[in-house]
Amino acid sequence: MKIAVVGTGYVGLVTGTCFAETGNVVNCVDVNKAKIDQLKKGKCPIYEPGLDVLLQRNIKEKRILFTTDLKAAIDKSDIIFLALPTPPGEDGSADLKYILNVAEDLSEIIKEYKVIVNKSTVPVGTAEKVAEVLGRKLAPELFDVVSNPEFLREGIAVDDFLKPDRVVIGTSSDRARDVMNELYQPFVRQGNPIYFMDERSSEMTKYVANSYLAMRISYMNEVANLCELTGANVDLVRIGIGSDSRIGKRFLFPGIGYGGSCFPKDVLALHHTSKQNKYDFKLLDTVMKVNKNQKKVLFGKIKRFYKNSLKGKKFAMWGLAFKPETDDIRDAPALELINEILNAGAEVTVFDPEAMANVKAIFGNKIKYARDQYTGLKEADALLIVTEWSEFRNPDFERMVKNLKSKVVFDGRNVYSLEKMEELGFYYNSIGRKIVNGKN
Ligand SMILES: NC(=O)C1=CN([C@@H]2O[C@H](COP(=O)(O)OP(=O)(O)OC[C@H]3O[C@@H](n4cnc5c(N)ncnc54)[C@H](O)[C@@H]3O)[C@@H](O)[C@H]2O)C=CC1
Ligand SMILES: O=C(O)[C@H]1O[C@H](OP(=O)(O)OP(=O)(O)OC[C@H]2O[C@@H](n3ccc(=O)[nH]c3=O)[C@H](O)[C@@H]2O)[C@H](O)[C@@H](O)[C@@H]1O
Repeated sequence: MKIAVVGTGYVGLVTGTCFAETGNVVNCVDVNKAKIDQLKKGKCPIYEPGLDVLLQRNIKEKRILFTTDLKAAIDKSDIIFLALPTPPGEDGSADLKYILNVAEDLSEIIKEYKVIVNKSTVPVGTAEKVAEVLGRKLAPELFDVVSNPEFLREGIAVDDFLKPDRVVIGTSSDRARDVMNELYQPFVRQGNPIYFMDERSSEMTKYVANSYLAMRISYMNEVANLCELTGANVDLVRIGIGSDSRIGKRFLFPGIGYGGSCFPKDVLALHHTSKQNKYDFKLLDTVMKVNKNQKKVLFGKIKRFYKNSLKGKKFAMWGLAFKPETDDIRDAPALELINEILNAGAEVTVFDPEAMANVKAIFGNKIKYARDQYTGLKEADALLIVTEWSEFRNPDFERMVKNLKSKVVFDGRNVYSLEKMEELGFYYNSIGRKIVNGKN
């Protein structure tokens, strides 16, 4: 099939590459010329495991092409995917300007029937808005607008896309339904379902999924805080409840608040939709408050340990990305923590396997950047663990002990066992568990 993907960010690039991988010819368009130039040379502008290999293979096979020329891409395609940003506006609602502007451009370009598929996360009613914009210039038989929300996770995006738990498609057109059904067949061969529904329900499904997961994490963060006060161990509680098949094991890990480009903005946008409909969605309100609070938990622990006197202290920070296996730092808890440390007059040397360049673009020389995970430890009063990259899980403990000025670790992701930290003689303060070699 012939596909155009408008927007080559995390979602657009993965979508385009995976559709090319299943034999389609994909023309990817972006307004960012530097990104397109890079992609044309086969260079992947983001760190996403497995993506570069697929990208290069499909470039070689000429199944994926890149351009800044929207018209050229549309003319060569029957299905047009929109993978454009939907950032929060000032009032918290998803800003639809990118989507609606492109819809307007499309209304000038389209000359024969196209299926326009919205992959961005958009509020209920957006498919109708897009159709309304297109319909100002185009006859109704020239297009169908479909909602096809994306559920991939960064860091495991290729796998999530190629083997989705489910595909959700919102359309009221039989013609578009048939096209989408054919397109997705290679991705549902293991019996994972395609759910067809109306556009509004499909758009709602995406927000409800993300907000539910954010709520689950927030619930566990609250549980963790209570465990600390009561002497229970949240990791054991997590295992204890996760084996109940009604609850399930995944997305129960407490930490220092959810981040990333989606959970924060999507909870906010669904909350805004509720407000618009004069519905007081109390749970969402609480989820946002809990997350804001949780992002401060690690710094609170640090402040208490140093009795509010942080001036001149030096910290080493492991992990900057909002989660492992990505270079994405959008709404990452690390950013807030760095700001708090600097505001308190302390210094920080950071290390992350992939996200250093993105952090440098924000903080410049206000902080130090370590060559590897151990060099920053030399002068550090404490080590802070912020992202649970695999390489932090089983480090060279001997080197860690030798390098760290003080044997103090604050762990926002519970990567070490309490026994190990006890054995090594560390003061170890993690989330929802007792403090090792110190008092709760
Ligand atoms: N990042 C993720 O893991 C997921 C994101 N989503 C949703 O997908 C949408 C896109 O998200 P990301 O890919 O993360 O965004 P992104 O910011 O990484 O990528 C968006 C791309 O669109 C391009 N762009 C902006 N205006 C354009 C225009 N007029 N024509 C062509 N290209 C244009 C930008 O230059 C950028 O490359 C959002 O609605 C997001 O909520 C959904 C599932 C997962
Ligand atoms: O709409 C989106 O953009 C995507 O948002 C999330 O994916 P993503 O943000 O890439 O990453 P997650 O793995 O969901 O993690 C989000 C945040 O929650 C935190 N988290 C996750 C799981 C957990 O148990 N505990 C926890 O604190 C992570 O550290 C991270 O900060 C969803 O999981 C995807 O299904 C969705 O497509």
